[in-house]
Amino acid sequence: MLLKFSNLKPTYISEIQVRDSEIYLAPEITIDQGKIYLVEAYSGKGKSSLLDIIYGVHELYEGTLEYGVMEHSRFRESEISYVFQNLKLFPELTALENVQLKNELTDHKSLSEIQAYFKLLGLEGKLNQKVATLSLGQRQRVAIIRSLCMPFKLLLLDEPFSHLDEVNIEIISELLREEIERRNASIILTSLGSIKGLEADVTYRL
Ligand SMILES: Nc1ncnc2c1ncn2[C@@H]1O[C@H](COP(=O)(O)OP(=O)(O)OP(=O)(O)O)[C@@H](O)[C@H]1O
Repeated sequence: MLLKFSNLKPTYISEIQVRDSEIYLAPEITIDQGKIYLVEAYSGKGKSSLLDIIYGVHELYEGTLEYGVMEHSRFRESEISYVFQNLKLFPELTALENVQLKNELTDHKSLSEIQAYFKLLGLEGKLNQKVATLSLGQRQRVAIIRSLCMPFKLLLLDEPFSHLDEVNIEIISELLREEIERRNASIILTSLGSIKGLEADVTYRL
């Protein structure tokens, strides 16, 4: 078990708003290793809030969270990688520099491994281009590559495919599957609806 939560809900969302949720206020949800979890919900239902709570960036929630055998702050710092909905890339840096900033902290991937990710995701000509001049779908792919260039046991992806086509989604989905199998990790991914091209192990309506 990587993560378990019980009776979880952001304090600023009412019980009535989550009465049909399969996650919020559920007696127990367990996140196991080696699986892809898809969390579907309409806009404003609390997807980003859920990932933020799990990541530990805000305390405005009720219920309990248990992080496997590891204490929360250490787990978050060393074991959670997070692709935020707004990506949090540095626009004035190149795509490669954005990835390397994170990668250099952990010395996780070699330059040739990073180049291979760019090639696989159709970005081989974009390594040295400033992020400010990339399309949104290209930025999403850079942020996904960056998230893979650090060690993790849990990868949080907040609407990561909102500007990607089915072919790219299939390629990334296969890559994510390989990554979690190799790392014995898990993924929690949010979306406004079902995603063509992605194979999730478990799907929840938020
Ligand atoms: N810190 C906060 N304080 C008060 N209300 C908040 C806070 N953060 C989010 N909310 C509210 O909680 C609700 C859920 O927000 P959240 O960003 O989690 O939704 P979401 O499902 O990710 O939405 P979207 O799909 O549009 O990105 C919204 O009504 C939002 O205004």
